Amino acid sequence: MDSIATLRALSDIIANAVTTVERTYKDAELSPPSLDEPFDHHAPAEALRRDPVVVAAIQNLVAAAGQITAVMRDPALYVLDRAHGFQVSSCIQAVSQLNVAEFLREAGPEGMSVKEIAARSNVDSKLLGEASLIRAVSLADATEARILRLLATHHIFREVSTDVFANNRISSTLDKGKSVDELLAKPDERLLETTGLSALVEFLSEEVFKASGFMAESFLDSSPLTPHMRAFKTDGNMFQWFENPDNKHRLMRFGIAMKGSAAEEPVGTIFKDKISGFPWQNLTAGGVIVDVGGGLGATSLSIVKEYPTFKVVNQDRAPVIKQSKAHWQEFFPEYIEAGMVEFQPHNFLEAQPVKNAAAFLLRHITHDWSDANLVIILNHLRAAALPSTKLVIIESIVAPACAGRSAHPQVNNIRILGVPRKSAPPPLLANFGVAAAPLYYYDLTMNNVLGGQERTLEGFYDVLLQSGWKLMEVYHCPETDWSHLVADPIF
Ligand SMILES: C[S@@+](CC[C@H](N)C(=O)[O-])C[C@H]1O[C@@H](n2cnc3c(N)ncnc32)[C@H](O)[C@@H]1O
Repeated sequence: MDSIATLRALSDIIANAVTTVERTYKDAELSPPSLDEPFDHHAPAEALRRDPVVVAAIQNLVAAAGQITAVMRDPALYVLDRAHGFQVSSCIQAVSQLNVAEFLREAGPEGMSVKEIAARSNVDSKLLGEASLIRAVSLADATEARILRLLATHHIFREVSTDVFANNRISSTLDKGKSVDELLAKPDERLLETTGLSALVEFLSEEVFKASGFMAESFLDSSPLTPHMRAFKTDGNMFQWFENPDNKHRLMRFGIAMKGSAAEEPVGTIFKDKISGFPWQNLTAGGVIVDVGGGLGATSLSIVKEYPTFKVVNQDRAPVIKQSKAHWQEFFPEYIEAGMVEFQPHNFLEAQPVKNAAAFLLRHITHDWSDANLVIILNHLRAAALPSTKLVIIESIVAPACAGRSAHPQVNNIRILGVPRKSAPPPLLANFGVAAAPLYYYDLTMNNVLGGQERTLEGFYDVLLQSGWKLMEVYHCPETDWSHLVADPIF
């Protein structure tokens, strides 16, 4: 395709997507949510945005807008813009820690001056050390204005008038839902009982951001230290590092952040419908399902709620199981009393104690580990498996940016079920380009904090085969990038 034809095709994709959005909202007598208004999860206009027709139109729109920018922009400016992306991360970290979205929620659409936020938020000494208060306030609010202005320039916050900012639809998602007074009075508890999105944002823009600064260095030398080990000068992996008493706050933040990732895809969607995901109903009633590395047990909870005859064993590292058990004792004691859930401290790098599992479930576990370590984990599960045991992995599957069939000798024989994954129409990149970027970010996030990785279908097939499991089928779940990969033990 010549360059003007490419440009025209991309602009047509954008125009068609806008027409689809316009028509769908008009039919529903609604308008799409405004960027200038705070996000309202319960608004009918937001619900309509989750309609599959609108989702598909937005996916095309985002992919084409990203690609048209790449096509048209000065290439050096484009690459410098990308190289500067870390500034956006560090500003997001700062505004989350300073509770700016909450200040601005309380200020309403008129907004609040940065001078006022700085004066109320006690950031001065943190930003400026021993500087005097008067000087600190003036420098702090100057810094804060610059932070907010960079974000407003990226459509996160709105500069209402010079140095006065208000929340918009995007910045309001950083709102932890508590009053500013409460957040300032109990700073150590500010993330507790929140949706987890802020905790996730802070984890990404702090631990992951710092670790990522060491990615090239660790890739270029042959030492086995992960970027995270280099950044935080530690010998243990991130989970071991979290157990250091100095990292109590970080461990708590990570736990809440995992809840935030569940907000991206509620765990209950593993049962969203009984066709697009693994058919749990086909497992023998009364069977034991082991939630391997189950964390707080959110997935275990979904299972026992949906299938009360199954028994769930929630396994994780001892400190996590302690938290998980306390959490269930407080919020879901009825399941413990009914014997539907058991809490088992277990290191999955060692022999698996449950020998009669109907299924081993690994949700968001495999991407934490390199192939070498994952083979150890899966080998232990294989050694404990019965011929009827199913291995169910819930992860995203990385696709190449180009179109075409896999050259892997076995992968084309795997049964692909659930909601078919579309390839983008040309001239878009086959994987929808920047519209699909989060998965590729997570791939490197896993590498940088744990030495892990997201995997292609070929990658899953090979690592499973090396561990005594045969990948049989894949269910692509609706409304999410995640898939259920189902493997049988090889006997
Ligand atoms: C990304 S979280 C996923 C948690 C849960 N499966 C979910 O989907 O919400 C990874 C989990 O693996 C656990 N984990 C890490 N290393 C472990 C080990 N050696 N043995 C058992 N669990 C481990 C962590 O404590 C954490 O709960």
